[in-house]
This record gives sequence, structure tokens and C-alpha cells, in this order.
Amino acid sequence: MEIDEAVRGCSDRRLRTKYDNAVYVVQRAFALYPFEEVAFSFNGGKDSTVLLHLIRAGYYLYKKDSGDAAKMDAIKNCPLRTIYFESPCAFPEIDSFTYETVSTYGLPLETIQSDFKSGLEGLLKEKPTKAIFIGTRIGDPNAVGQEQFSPSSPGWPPFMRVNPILDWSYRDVWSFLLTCKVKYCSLYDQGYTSIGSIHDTVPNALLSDSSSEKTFRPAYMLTDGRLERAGRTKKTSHKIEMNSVASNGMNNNEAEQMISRAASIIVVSDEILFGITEDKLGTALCKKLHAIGWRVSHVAVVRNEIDSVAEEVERCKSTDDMVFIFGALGPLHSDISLAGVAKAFAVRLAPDEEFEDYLSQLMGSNYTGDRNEMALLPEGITELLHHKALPLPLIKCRNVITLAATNLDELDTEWDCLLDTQESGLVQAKPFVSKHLRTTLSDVQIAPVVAKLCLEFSDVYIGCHRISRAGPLVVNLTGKDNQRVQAALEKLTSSFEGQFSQVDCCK
Ligand SMILES: Cc1cc2nc3c(=O)[nH]c(=O)nc-3n(C[C@H](O)[C@H](O)[C@H](O)COP(=O)(O)O)c2cc1C
Ligand SMILES: Nc1ncnc2c1ncn2[C@@H]1O[C@H](COP(=O)(O)OP(=O)(O)OP(=O)(O)O)[C@@H](O)[C@H]1O
Ligand SMILES: [Mg+2]
Repeated sequence: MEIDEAVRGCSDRRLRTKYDNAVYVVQRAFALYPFEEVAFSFNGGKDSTVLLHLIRAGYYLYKKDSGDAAKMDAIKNCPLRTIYFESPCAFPEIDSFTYETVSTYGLPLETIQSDFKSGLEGLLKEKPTKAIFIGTRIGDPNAVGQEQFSPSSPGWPPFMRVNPILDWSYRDVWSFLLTCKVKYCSLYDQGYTSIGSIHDTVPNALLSDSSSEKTFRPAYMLTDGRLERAGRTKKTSHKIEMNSVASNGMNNNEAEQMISRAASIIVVSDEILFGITEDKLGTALCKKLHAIGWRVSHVAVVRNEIDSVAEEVERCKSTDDMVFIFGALGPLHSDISLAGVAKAFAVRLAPDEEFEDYLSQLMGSNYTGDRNEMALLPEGITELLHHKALPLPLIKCRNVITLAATNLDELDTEWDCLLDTQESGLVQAKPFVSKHLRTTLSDVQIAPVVAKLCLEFSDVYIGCHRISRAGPLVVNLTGKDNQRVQAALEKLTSSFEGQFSQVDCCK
């Protein structure tokens, strides 16, 4: 069997291991389910092309193991039911590659014209189908929480999703296709690295040829597989969000208020809780966030314990747009931040190939201990944020960004890189306006007026603090609408003629 021979004959030990595991999953599926109740979901993409050849190899090995030696010569192909969800928005190259391939490999094709869910409902009604092979890989947006055998989701018709290449990286896919010298869709040689519909897919800009803007290098030249989907345009952008709120009859100001951003900060440090060190980074980050118009809703210092981090992340990730974590990052026993993040998202820590590469370039081969602990990242939800000024990319898990800074200078660098990296999601929001007033009046005297003011100006934050019990009182008015902040200020000062003076800062 040519695929099996090509992989076994190659020197790439990692590819051989990935192949062995995937082919094992294929064979188990054939052992578990009646052949005619298994289907292969094929769409001509690179992942499903890999899967096609793994299924062919797995089928061959399964038949060989079941003692059908006499018939082995006849088993060149695997006549597995193959389903293709056709779409008028598919690339013509994808369509033609799909039809050609099923014909080349003798796959009985069943085309479906509706969406995935109703298409599968129809398919299951028509023919009993217990399991479907899918080319999902960790890193695909829909892979989170899946295993190699994962029942379909609640609300979907019942079948087993079989994902033999779930743990394959972008590089593994290309090593396999090139080692086996199999045909793949021509778009991948034109710079496409992941293919969706004609409306949301363009060649990957990272492969653009320096000599000409219009030519692109082949997909297998992309060195950082994390950026595989860079040619897939995002479904919702800040601009669209803004347009849609503005088109709901709101003016732009109101629209900006609507999308004002909130962040929380988690500092992981037993030392701070013991009083041995102080948290300076949390305070500095509050200032930086405030300066770009973000509201900080919460700063927490938690213990170096997986559960403490997980509980805090779980709380913050759903209430805030962004969560920042400092501390407990590295190979030490107490470096548990990423395990806490993984637990909060109910995913595992798994080796990350790209991060491993960065670590070995930075630290040589002795960098991570026996299990490559430092290269274990939350599986399926991690994005590496690259920047030329950073020796290691920053780790972003959905809306949780792990900062590696240990002092204020390092924080400045990381912050500038985040602002310079679109993928960080750190967009500039409408800036805050702050005005500060100072008075020698007592708290008791101003309390009823300030309480009323808070009700009337609910969009303006009105805070009061003293530098000392005997010293003057400072009132801080902060909001996003300059006129409203000024109006609140005037109302307060006019209630106590001549008793307030405006100052530049709140000290
Ligand atoms: C055969 C097959 C089975 C699927 N089963 C499920 C499922 O059980 N649950 C689910 O949420 N999505 C399921 N999907 C949808 C995929 O998760 C995903 O939305 C789809 O592949 C589109 O990916 P894209 O949005 O990246 O193009 C299935 C898709 C296919 C082709
Ligand atoms: N239109 C479709 N018809 C049949 N199966 C599909 C279709 N779209 C997706 N799938 C299944 O979902 C899997 C994952 O799709 P995905 O787009 O991530 O991978 P791919 O198309 O194989 O490769 P690429 O990431 O380069 O687009 C496919 O390998 C295939 O098994
Ligand atoms: Mg695709």
C-alpha cells in the first residue's frame, strides 16, 4: 500500500508517530461500526485530503489484520460512503478537485445541498449512519472539547464524529501530503492555507511574494501554522459592530459607548499575599488600559494554585472583554497559570509545536524539563501573539492574555507589542475625560449633593478620596462624554459657591 510504504520509509519520526496513531483510530472505527454505516465527510480541503489517504491506509491494514490475505491485491481503494456538502459559494477549484478525487479513488459520492445540520438529519433518515470521519484538527474553531471519537453535539442528529487527525499540526499535514506525494487542490499552491467560501477566503498575506503583490508562495511554505487562517476574513469586525449599532438609530457617540471595553487583571503570586513583594504591574496596567479608554472592572491577587487561578479566570472571562494574567509562568512547580486557564476553559494542556520551536531557539535543547512543560499550552484555544520586539510570543487563550513581564520596563514593551498586534484584540476605545476638584468641606457636608449628582449623572463616575483624614477632599469625575463631565462638575461647584477648586491631578 503506497501510503503506508511512503510514511514508513521516511525519516520523519514525528510524522510516523502521528500516522500510526491516526491509522489506528481509522482501524478501530472499522472494527466498531458496520462498514456501510460509516461515512467520510470530504470537501477537497487539505485536511480532508490527508484523511482520505489515512482512511485508505487504515482500511488496507484493517483488512490485512482481519486475515483477508488472499484478497489483499484487490484492496487498492476503500469504497467508503463519501458525503460532500455542495455550496454555490465554494471555489470552483475545490469542487473540481473533490469530484476528480472521488472518481480517482472509487469513492461512492453522496452530495448534499443543504447546511450541515439539516443535511445530516436528512442523511441519517435515509440511511443508517453510525460514524462519520471528519478532518477536524485542534486549532480549528470547532475542535474545542472534541476527542478522536466524539458524539455529535446536543441538538444534532446522533452519530459518532471520528477525528483521526485531531492532534495533527499544520506542519504535520504538509509533511504527510508531501511525503506521500499525493495530489491536493491547486489553490494551496497559490498561497491559500485554509479554504472556506469564495466570500471569506483570500490567499494568506504571509505568503505574498516580495517581488510581486499578486503572487503567493505555496501553502506548505508557511512556517507558523498558527497563522493558517490568516486568509480567512473575520466575520465581525469592530467596524461592522459600530455600523450596526449606529444603524439602530444611535449616533456615533452612543455607538462608541455601547462598545466600550472592560478588562480585569489577575496577578498570581503567593509572595504578594505573604507581603514579601508588592504588585506594581497591576497598577501600571490599570493606567495603560485607562489611557486607551478601557474600564478595569477588577484586579485580583490569587494564590499559586491551579484552582484559585481557574476560579478567577472563569469569573472574569465571561464578564469582561479581556482578562490579563501576570505571574506563575515558566517551568517551576509554582508556575501554574496556564494550567489554571486551561481548567477555566475545560480543556487540556497539550504540547504546542510552534511554541516549542520558539523555546528551543531561545534556550537551546534543555529548556523545558522531561515533559516539555513550558511548551504545554491550553489545547485548541491558544493563539500566539507574535511581535518582532518579543523574544517569545505572548499567549492568548480566547479573551485571556498571559503577560510574561516581571517588571515595569518589560510591561511597557509587552504593552506596546500588544497595541501593535491586531490579533491581540486590544482596540482603542473612546478615551476617558477626567476632571478633579479639591475642597476643604467635610464629607458630611457634600455627601447628600454628591449622592444626588450620581443619580443624575449615571454615565459619569464620581469618586471622592482624601490624602489624609485632616487634609483636603479630592473629587474625581470621569466619563466618556466631555460635556456631561463638565456639566456634573458645574453642578457640584455651583452648589457650594467658591468652595471647590479644579486641580490637574487627583492627588
Ligand atoms: C460531518 C459533519 C458533522 C458535524 N457535526 C457537528 C456537531 O456534532 N456539532 C457541531 O456543533 N457542529 C458540527 N459540524 C459543524 C462543524 O463543527 C463546523 O461548524 C463546520 O465544519 C464549519 O466549519 P467552518 O465554520 O470553519 O467552515 C459538523 C460538520 C460536518 C461536516
Ligand atoms: N462542505 C463540506 N463537505 C463535506 N465535509 C466538510 C465540508 N466542510 C467541512 N467538512 C469537513 O470538516 C473538516 C474540517 O474542515 P476544514 O475547512 O477545517 O478543513 P479542510 O477543508 O479539510 O482544510 P482547510 O483547513 O485547508 O480548509 C473537513 O476536513 C471535512 O471533513
Ligand atoms: Mg476548508
